[in-house]
Amino acid sequence: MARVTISTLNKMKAKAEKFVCVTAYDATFASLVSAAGAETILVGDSLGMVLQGHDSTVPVTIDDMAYHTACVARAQTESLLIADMPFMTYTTPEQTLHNATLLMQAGAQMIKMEGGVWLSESISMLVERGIPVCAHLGLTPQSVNAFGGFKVQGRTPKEAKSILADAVEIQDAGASLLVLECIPAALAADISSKLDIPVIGIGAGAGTDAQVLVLHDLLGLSARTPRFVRNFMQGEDSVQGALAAFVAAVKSGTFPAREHTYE
Ligand SMILES: Nc1nc(=O)c2c([nH]1)NC[C@@H]1CN(c3ccc(C(=O)N[C@@H](CCC(=O)O)C(=O)O)cc3)CN21
Ligand SMILES: CC(C)C(=O)C(=O)O
Ligand SMILES: [Mg+2]
Repeated sequence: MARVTISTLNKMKAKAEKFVCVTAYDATFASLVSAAGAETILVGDSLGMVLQGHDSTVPVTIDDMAYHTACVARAQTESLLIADMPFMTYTTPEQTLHNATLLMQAGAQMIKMEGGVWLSESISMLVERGIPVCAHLGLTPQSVNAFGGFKVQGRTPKEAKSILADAVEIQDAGASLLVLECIPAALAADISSKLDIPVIGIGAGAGTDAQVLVLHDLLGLSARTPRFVRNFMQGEDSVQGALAAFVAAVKSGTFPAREHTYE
């Protein structure tokens, strides 16, 4: 795989070729994920749950994210490296600029933030200064306490309309990518077709331009997993085999299937 850039992903969207994202939090797994052919790697704040044992992503700090981003960056892969901005580290444009800089200096090539319209000013400020942005809409896990649990979003016409409006707004503000999490497949497909920027789905059906899963989930290591997870170790005898199976399933369109999708 040649070095992946935003332009690689835009070209793949134009050709309707699915691309792949997997989370990684250290150098060893980052190398394996990239060698399996994942175009993008996400240092997700899900590390608060799968590495640190918290029951949400809320306790994760910018220092935690910078540490794991630096670990992943040392793998020097050809995948595009995206890092999550953790809870409450991007409440104003100035605070966002400061904290995004820490993750870029740790080795990220793009930062991800949860939110829509309210992020516009911060997104344009980052993008104008050279920091590419991925936005994240739908079930935004940092808002778990506001949602009252990890619940599917966008099921009412009003919610669906608001997620679409947020998506258009963050694209206009200059975001390069969008993650849609746990929304009905039809809504995710509609948003993906209306946007020019590539859309990465998780629990958002097969109609997005790409798929992402948490590493530990696809390796069958998580005790309880949501509906959208498939254990790719099944039928494989190595981590490398499972990662290759995930990449192949996304690219061929066999994952996600109906059973992994919300209506
Ligand atoms: N290991 C792990 N995997 C993830 O996908 C993940 C994390 N951690 N941490 C951050 C968030 C939290 N996520 C979650 C967690 C639980 C559900 C869940 O249980 N969903 C219900 C849907 C309930 C409904 O219908 O509203 C399900 O049964 O699938 C979904 C997303 C996704 N992210
Ligand atoms: C599940 C993905 C999209 C994420 O934000 C994370 O791993 O933190
Ligand atoms: Mg996250």
